[in-house]
Amino acid sequence: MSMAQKQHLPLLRFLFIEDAEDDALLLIDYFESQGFRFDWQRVDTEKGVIAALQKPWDIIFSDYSMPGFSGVRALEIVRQRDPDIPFIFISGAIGEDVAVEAMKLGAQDYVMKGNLGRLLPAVNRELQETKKRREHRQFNQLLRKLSQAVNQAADSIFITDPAGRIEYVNPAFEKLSGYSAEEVKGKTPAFLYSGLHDNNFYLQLWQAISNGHTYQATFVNRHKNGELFYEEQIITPLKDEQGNITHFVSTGRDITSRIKAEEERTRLTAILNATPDLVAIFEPEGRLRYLNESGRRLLELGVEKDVSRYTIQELFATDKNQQSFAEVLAIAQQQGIWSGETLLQIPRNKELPVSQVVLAHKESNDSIEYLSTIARDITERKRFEAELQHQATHDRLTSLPNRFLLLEHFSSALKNAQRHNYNIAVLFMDLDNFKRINDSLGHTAGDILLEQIAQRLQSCMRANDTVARHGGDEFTIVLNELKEPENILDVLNKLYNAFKHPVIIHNHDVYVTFSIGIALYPHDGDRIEDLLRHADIAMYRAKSMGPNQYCFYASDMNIRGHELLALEGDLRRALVQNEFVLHYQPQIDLRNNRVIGTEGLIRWQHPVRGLVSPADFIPLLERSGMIISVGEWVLHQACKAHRDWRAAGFNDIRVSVNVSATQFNDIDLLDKIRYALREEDMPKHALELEITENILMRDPAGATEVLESINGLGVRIAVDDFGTGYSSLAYLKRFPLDALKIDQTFMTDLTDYSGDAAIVEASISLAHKLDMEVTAEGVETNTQLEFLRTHDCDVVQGYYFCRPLPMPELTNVLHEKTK
Ligand SMILES: Nc1nc2c(ncn2[C@@H]2O[C@@H]3COP(=O)(O)O[C@H]4[C@@H](O)[C@H](n5cnc6c(=O)[nH]c(N)nc65)O[C@@H]4COP(=O)(O)O[C@H]3[C@H]2O)c(=O)[nH]1
Repeated sequence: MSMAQKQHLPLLRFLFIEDAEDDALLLIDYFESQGFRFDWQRVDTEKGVIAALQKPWDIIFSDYSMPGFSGVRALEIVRQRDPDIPFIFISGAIGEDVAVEAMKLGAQDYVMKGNLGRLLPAVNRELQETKKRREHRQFNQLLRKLSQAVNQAADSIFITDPAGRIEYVNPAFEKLSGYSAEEVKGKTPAFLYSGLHDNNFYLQLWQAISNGHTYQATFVNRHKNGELFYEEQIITPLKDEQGNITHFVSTGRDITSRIKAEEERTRLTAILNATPDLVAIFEPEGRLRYLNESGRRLLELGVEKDVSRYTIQELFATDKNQQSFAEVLAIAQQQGIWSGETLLQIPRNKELPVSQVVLAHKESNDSIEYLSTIARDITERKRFEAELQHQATHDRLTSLPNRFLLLEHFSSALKNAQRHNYNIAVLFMDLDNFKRINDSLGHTAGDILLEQIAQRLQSCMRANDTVARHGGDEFTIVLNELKEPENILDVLNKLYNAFKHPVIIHNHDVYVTFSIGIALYPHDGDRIEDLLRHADIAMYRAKSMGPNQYCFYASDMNIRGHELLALEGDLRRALVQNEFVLHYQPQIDLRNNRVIGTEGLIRWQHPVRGLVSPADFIPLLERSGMIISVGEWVLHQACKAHRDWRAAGFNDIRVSVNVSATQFNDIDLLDKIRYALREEDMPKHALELEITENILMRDPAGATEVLESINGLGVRIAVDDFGTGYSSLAYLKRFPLDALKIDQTFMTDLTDYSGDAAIVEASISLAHKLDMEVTAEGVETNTQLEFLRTHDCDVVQGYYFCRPLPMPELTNVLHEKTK
């Protein structure tokens, strides 16, 4: 072999395990002479071998026996690390048996030191064989790993020959299908068919795989026990080097539980959607996560997709009288469950009564994972309950409250009356002519009549009064919150007015009259039983007086009641029939003893009773609202009188009129004053309006506004009855007032040392400081006059000078006093 040729040979690595260095060199010479290129190392101890094996070797030559070490031990060490590296013993004569034993232990060859001619072919052979051995071993290892993997795989695997006959199935297949390897070997997988795939499905499969393509599908197969299972299967054809199909491998993943879970979910969703109840799931903090179809329908959400913008707190509320929904949630979160009745809040301000269960689903660490709720629409039930409740508490024919509800209303009215010192009136009413109507027109007509009466009665009452049917033709009315017992008269008036017109039944005009008995709380008792009994007694008394009469249980009320009612009726006619007259009382200026003004005071010239005092009818006018038109009449009358006086030469005189609370609150008051001033050509500054202190104090802010407008007109304002109310002069400062009229009650005891005197004195001085003129009312004696004069009172008015007089007589007085 030339040098150049040698250069191309691979560089080999030889390890010599040899105690005799000469022997080793001999071998090296030999290999070099044979043209090998190689690195080498010699070792002769166990340690040396172990260290040398850190490096890779192409071939190892070992002596068989060495002092202190043995070739067999060396072989053992080598094989532990590398089973394929060629190991050749080179030794002296060791005998056949030892040689065989050495081969058994894994040596590749045995060559006698004296016969090296055998060494070369052995080395060449081993260098070639080693590679193959290594590849073979690695292949076997791989195969072992693969078959292990297939055996242990979770996926079910089977392998068939090209005709589809099973050659191998793994344990996962056995488990999934229920068939053992022995049972299925040699068979086609047709035993797995579930019958749920049509022929076309298998045809497509065969076409794909027999053309060498991989086929993937979800198979529904049948277990040996008959049950179905689902597999996501991939079937792959295996080909040899020539491209011929040698096998098919099927790998399948069991997805039965996933499919079942999906089916379960679909089934559950279908059930949830089929239920008429709202079913919803919320995040722990309340955001909506799931809502079933019925929930969407009840909440009128239409096709709105994103429901997560709603929260349980927005969708549900509780009745005002119950615990709040926040409390409901807190209970559910604490105890895991809450159930009761709530209101479903439908967007757009509607609500629906529902019976609801709220569940809080907790995680193992006790925190809330989610909230769920089921709510059932109970509108119908509620309506039914309300209907039942109504039937139990109302009269079937007229729908008025029955006795039971009346008692209930009375007991709450009683509590209210006790708290606010109100009166309650119980009216027992019996139709005077019902029997006759029933007999002549029939029962149906009687029923219609009762219904109509019920409606009319209710239309007369305030919302918090109760009209009940007591049975037959008897009605009971409970009037609440009566400040004065006399206020019943207003109601009686309304009742009489309501039945002034006939009820028309079957084209007949039926005039309805009642006999009414009235009992009062607290005057006649404080138990409804007593009041009803007393009202009943009073009703019989009323009946004995003839039809259409009322009677109080308390006799004193009867006298006053009748009188007032009669007066009120007369009052309505008084204005039309010109029965009112205005008298005038002069007011004297103490600085010059001249008449500075007159106060207009109304009188009623009753055709029968004679002159009626305003104290008796002004409250009635107030209550009926008639004071507005009467007040207007007074204003015009006073201005007219002033025109006459001016014409008679009394130019510097003023005229004042009283303005009542109702007038003061009349929004048209200002217009009416303007109109009177214009119509009667009245100088503004000569008109004075007297307003009582109490009116001002009732609503000071509102009063200031009205007074400022009057003041703006240039009309004077005087505070009347000063001292009877609760105001202080300092307080009155805020109103634009021109004059103060000290009430006549302070005049009676007006000596220098009385308390009244001190009040009057202080009032005069303070009023002057506030730039107000002071008038003393009700001056009857000279002593009073002198006191007032001494204390600088500006103006006086009273019987001492003159009583209120009709216009002509007053004019005479003016003439006299100004002479
Ligand atoms: N004891 C005594 N009384 C005297 C004396 N001098 C005058 N009087 C009476 O004292 C009342 C003074 O009127 P008032 O305080 O405004 O009190 C008036 C006023 O509040 C109201 N009133 C009278 N006329 C009208 C009116 O036209 N409209 C309004 N809204 N109320 C009026 O009726 C109340 C009573 O009026 P009258 O009965 O006319 O009673 C008048 C008058 O006759 C006296 O020296 N001694």
